[in-house]
Amino acid sequence: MSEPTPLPASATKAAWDKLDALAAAPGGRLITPLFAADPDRAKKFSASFEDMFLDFSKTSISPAAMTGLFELARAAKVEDFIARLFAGEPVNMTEHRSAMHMALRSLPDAGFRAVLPEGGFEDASAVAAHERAHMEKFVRGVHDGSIVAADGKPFTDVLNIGIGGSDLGPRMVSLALTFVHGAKVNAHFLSNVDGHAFAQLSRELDPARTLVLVASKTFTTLETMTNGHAARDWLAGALGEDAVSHHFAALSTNLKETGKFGIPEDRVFGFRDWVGGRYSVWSAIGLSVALAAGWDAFEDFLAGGRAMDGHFRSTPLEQNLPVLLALSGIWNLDVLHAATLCILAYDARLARFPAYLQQLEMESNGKSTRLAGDQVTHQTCPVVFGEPGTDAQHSFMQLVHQGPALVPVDFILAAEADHDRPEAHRILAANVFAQAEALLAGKSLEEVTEEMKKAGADEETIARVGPHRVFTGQRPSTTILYKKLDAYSLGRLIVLYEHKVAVQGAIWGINSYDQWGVELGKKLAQAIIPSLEPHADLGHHDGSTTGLMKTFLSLRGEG
Ligand SMILES: O=P(O)(O)OC[C@H]1O[C@](O)(CO)[C@@H](O)[C@@H]1O
Repeated sequence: MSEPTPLPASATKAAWDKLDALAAAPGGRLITPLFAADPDRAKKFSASFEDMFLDFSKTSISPAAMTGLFELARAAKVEDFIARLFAGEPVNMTEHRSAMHMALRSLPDAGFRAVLPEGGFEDASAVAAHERAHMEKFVRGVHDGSIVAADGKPFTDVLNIGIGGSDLGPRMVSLALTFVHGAKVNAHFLSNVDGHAFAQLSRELDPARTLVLVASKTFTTLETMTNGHAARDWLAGALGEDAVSHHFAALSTNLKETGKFGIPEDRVFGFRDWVGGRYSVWSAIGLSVALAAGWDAFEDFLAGGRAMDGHFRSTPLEQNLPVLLALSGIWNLDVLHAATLCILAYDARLARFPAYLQQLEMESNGKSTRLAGDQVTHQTCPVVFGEPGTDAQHSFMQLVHQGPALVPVDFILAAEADHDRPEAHRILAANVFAQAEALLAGKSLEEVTEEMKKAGADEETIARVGPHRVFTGQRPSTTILYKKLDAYSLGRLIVLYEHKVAVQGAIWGINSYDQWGVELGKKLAQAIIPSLEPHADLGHHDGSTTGLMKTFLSLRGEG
């Protein structure tokens, strides 16, 4: 199959130049004058899909800049990219793979197709539906007591062992959905190779009641294999070797390795290489979610993702939520040079959402080489960080309000809570609106002076302290609101960001679906491991690394 020639950087140059000129013009970075100039700005710079509402009016994107951003998207051929993505073209060009995670949440007869390694296509929707049926049978079996532990009694706990995409998605979604839908079994997650993590879990869990899922697309990841074997020893040590086949299942694309680990084939839940790790929560990797929150919740989660896929695929750029989120991000990052993105979900159930987005955004778009082989002309991904609101307000929001760096924020809030204290939810919501308003409007020295005078401060105090109390404002934020958090709306929210990342990658001309940047460190770690045995040959490294290894060994009394 012929792959289209990647666009040269020159294709978007005029559009970028226009945006730069708009931002450099007097007032081009200010937000409040845009509201003063147009009472309908909030309406014009917002969009919705079902009950999900995206407000990006609190950015310095003027009407001319918005036009310029759509010109940029069209110059980068975003619409063609969307069509190629959904057609299963090998948009992951460095690995010659489709990025067909949409098939995982499609209806069985949707007909999404994906490139096969040996050439041609397979019906990805049908493949996904087949594996889903396997998962459903297992999940329902665990819940109805037909699939039980080695002692014939039900499982009460599931331990997912995986890292990166094989951990972050299931962990984040399970936390959110077990709150909303209740926990059918208790989900636990082990990702870090740090032995303390396993030590703690093995203290908390009863092996006799625990189902262990070894989740790894490749089934070769060092951390997961190390932890998988530790869990196997722990369980076999407590219950005997025969218990292993009852208590283990694998979530993987690598049948050969799962077999070697001793997991019977009917306990292997598969997916294909057209599912990237960070896009895999919709696949067998989501088994812990389905076990914890229930099969029906998992189906609703897929339905939410599917709905956002449909919106993204068929809505003009001007009303397309992922596109609008992508373009406002591009304005902040590439035109205003705001190098970070702060994710503030005002929802304790979404505590792991920033960590999830860190992988989604930074592993997808933290790249410097364009598909055309040249180097990017712009920054390609913000540094993503975040915490739940209101906790964040009492830690890093000081910097966001008054630091010299511009830190764009995404606020996320459900209108309805899932608890019976409406007053607490109103307080939470008030904080979202107040934070965004404070970032926008700020407080001038005149206002501070007036306020301090009213409070009885003398001239000297006002002169000394006043400037410290000034907020410049003009700090951008976007706000995402929806009726309530449930499996469906969480599915939609995740896919909003998935496709935002896709659009940004297309504009930057990079491949959002590979992750070569994680390989070098993995290889070096493998090479260093034998050198950290007592009195081993340290090998050849730079002076600092050799010195650190020596000190490590000597502190352990082994060097
Ligand atoms: O599922 P696997 O193959 O164990 O990989 C885990 C994670 O490791 C990475 O390859 C990066 O280290 C991620 O892309 C992936 O999500």
